[in-house]
Amino acid sequence: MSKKIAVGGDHAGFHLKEQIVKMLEAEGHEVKDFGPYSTDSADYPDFVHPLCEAIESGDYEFGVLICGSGQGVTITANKHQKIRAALCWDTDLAEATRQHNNSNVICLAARWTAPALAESMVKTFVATAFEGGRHQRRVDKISC
Ligand SMILES: O=C(CO)[C@H](O)[C@H](O)[C@H](O)COP(=O)(O)O
Repeated sequence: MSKKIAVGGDHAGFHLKEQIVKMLEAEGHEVKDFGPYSTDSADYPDFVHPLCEAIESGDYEFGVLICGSGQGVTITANKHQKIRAALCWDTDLAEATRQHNNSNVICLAARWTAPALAESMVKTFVATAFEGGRHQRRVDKISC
């Protein structure tokens, strides 16, 4: 099923982001690229905050954030009350964070992740449903 997906990051994630955008579009999803649009040095918060605000407002269901280590984008995204961003390095983790945490943003480390694995993680993330039940109770307790 087609989803509305926001993609962004920083210069270190640029090439992988380009690949992920193409893959998601080929899969039939509606994708917005929040940038950056080149490998020129950039500051990830400048792209992460607008992307997260667009998800919080309901314009996009999921986000994909990519920087060098994935750490900066994850830390920044999780400052937003309605964002549950998960740094993933394995397809099973991408599945589990959807099932258990109802994560709405997947974060990737471009400098430590093979492109094929990144594609597999993102495909799994957007295709996996939240399980609810006991996990909903825990997700409800995250906000402080
Ligand atoms: O935010 C990060 C680290 O937490 C990302 O990995 C950045 O992409 C990285 O810090 C960028 O580093 P650079 O030396 O400026 O390319």
